[in-house]
Amino acid sequence: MSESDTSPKIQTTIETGDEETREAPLDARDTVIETRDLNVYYGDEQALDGVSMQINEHDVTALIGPSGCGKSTFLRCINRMNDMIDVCRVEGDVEFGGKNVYDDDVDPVALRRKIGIVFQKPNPFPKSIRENVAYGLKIQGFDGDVDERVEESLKRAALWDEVKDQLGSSGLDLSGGQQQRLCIARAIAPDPEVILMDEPTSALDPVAASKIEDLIDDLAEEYTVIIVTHNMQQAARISDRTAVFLTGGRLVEYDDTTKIFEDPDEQRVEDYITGKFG
Ligand SMILES: Nc1ncnc2c1ncn2[C@@H]1O[C@H](COP(=O)(O)OP(=O)(O)OP(=O)(O)O)[C@@H](O)[C@H]1O
Repeated sequence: MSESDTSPKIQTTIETGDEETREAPLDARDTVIETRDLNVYYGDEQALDGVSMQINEHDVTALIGPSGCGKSTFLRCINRMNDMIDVCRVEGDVEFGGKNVYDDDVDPVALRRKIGIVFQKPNPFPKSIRENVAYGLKIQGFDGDVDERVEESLKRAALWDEVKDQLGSSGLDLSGGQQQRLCIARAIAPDPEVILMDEPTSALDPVAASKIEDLIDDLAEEYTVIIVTHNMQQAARISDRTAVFLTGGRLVEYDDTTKIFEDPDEQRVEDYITGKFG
């Protein structure tokens, strides 16, 4: 959760018998993404079923749920990565800044600069560190100082100090954790508003994973972060809000992370979180 969070809060005293006090966020943050009755099909198979959800600016939002419940599908709808899957059909609205990203006049490539994505397995291009970060800038015809933007992006991705003397070396020569931070720098370079992350730490060792978690916390000061994770502790540690998807592609509960992990409304969610299934 962002330490620089200055959004208004309501101090809510919850009568728990032991005079516990907790903070409940006021829903005063702007909604940056809103889905309405989102249904997604792969051929005849339905992967998302009527998902309506609002995602707040500068929140870290975690998407959790058992394998195959549609988390990645949901993530990929947000920046239209599903367009690349022939059999995939999307119905319903995905609004980004109030505009449906599926409108005919939306350019998916431009959309993906505003909504970047980082995948499970680090996937740098077989190019230099510098070129990996500068890649998206070239495509967008960026006319500013590329070296300055590369440095800034690597700094934001907490990689600069480790690579500043080897910007010409191949991105593939970096360690797994460094490669993932390079991919984050690449996503940051075109100055996005939202960063999608699909299990970004699951292929990394615990130390590298922990660095990425710290980084996500910092990134939320500048960006809105939506992360799919199978790691419940990770969701609890790093997210402000958590969405729980269960089988059938349904969003079952979506709330402040503390509420989801400490006092979910749905028994099914409690069972999932406590490891009774999934
Ligand atoms: N490219 C595809 N073609 C056909 N079916 C797909 C495709 N991608 C996903 N599906 C199906 O859609 C459903 C949801 O998959 P999705 O990957 O979104 O779930 P998930 O919750 O992210 O799973 P996991 O946690 O295992 O990554 C599954 O039944 C899956 O088999």
